[in-house]
Amino acid sequence: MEQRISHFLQKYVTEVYFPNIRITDIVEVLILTFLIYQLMIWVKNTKAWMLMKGILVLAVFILVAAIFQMHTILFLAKNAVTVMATAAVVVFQPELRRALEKLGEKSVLSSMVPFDTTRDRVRFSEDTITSIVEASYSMGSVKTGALIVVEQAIRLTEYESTGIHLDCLISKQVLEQIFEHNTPLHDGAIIVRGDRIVSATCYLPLSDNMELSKDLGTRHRAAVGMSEVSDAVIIVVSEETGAVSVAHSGKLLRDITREELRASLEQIQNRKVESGKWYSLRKGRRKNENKTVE
Ligand SMILES: Nc1ncnc2c1ncn2[C@@H]1O[C@H](COP(=O)(O)OP(=O)(O)OP(=O)(O)O)[C@@H](O)[C@H]1O
Repeated sequence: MEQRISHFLQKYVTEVYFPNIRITDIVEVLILTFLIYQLMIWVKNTKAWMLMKGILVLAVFILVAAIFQMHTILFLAKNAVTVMATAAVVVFQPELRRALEKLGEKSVLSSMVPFDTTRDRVRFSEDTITSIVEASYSMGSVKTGALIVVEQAIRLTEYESTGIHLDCLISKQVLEQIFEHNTPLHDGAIIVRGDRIVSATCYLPLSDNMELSKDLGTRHRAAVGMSEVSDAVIIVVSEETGAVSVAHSGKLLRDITREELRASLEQIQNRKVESGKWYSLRKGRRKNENKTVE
């Protein structure tokens, strides 16, 4: 029996090609899997999906041209490739920029850069948290809409300049006053840096995430859009329902409780514990509640 097995192994198994796999190959496969997965999510969530469909149609067209030997079409297609690649970079400039900003945002990278002083500039006081939480729920109770952007490491100067410059210490009363209906500063968003409001009536970029609930209007889309292009935390108070939601990293936690809002602000108060905890808050909500997330 043993002889037969060893004969079998010698005859067949030795002829099978086993590549020499090193640990770096496994790491490489894992990295590529992760990158391709992220790319697929990105394609699905942006207008790149439409472009992909367009490219597929073009590819089929070119294939047909190749089968039937249509030389002029093939010549044009060959020469248009470079132009189309350049056009894609121009069309997707905002998305590519967001993707690169996200990469630079990762805590791993920033911890490797010793001169990255932005990490020390992200704290705000307990009073600021209390003021934001109290004002949000107080405005929610009387259905006053609000949009509050809490800046973190990424400077929001370009969005700040779309609004009216302010330099005002945060308090519940100030926030309520700013978002009061029919007052000059109530429209748009305010930007909070540290313990101060630096700008009001700011215009934020709208998200083009197709997975966002259709019952969300532009205020919520602006909150998600801002969280896609920066590491800021954005608080939205709905004028329609009074519900308080919070956007971060392209995700929207809808209709959160006072405690959850406080917890998410406390997480960014000290950025070192940021990402893991934020994730666990989202996971906890998914498990325990039926409220819509995203
Ligand atoms: N791009 C933007 N940047 C900043 N603020 C915006 C932007 N778009 C809309 N807003 C604010 O949202 C208000 C309109 O909200 P809209 O009713 O469309 O949104 P919503 O998500 O349904 O919110 P709500 O539940 O409060 O009605 C505007 O008056 C403006 O204050």
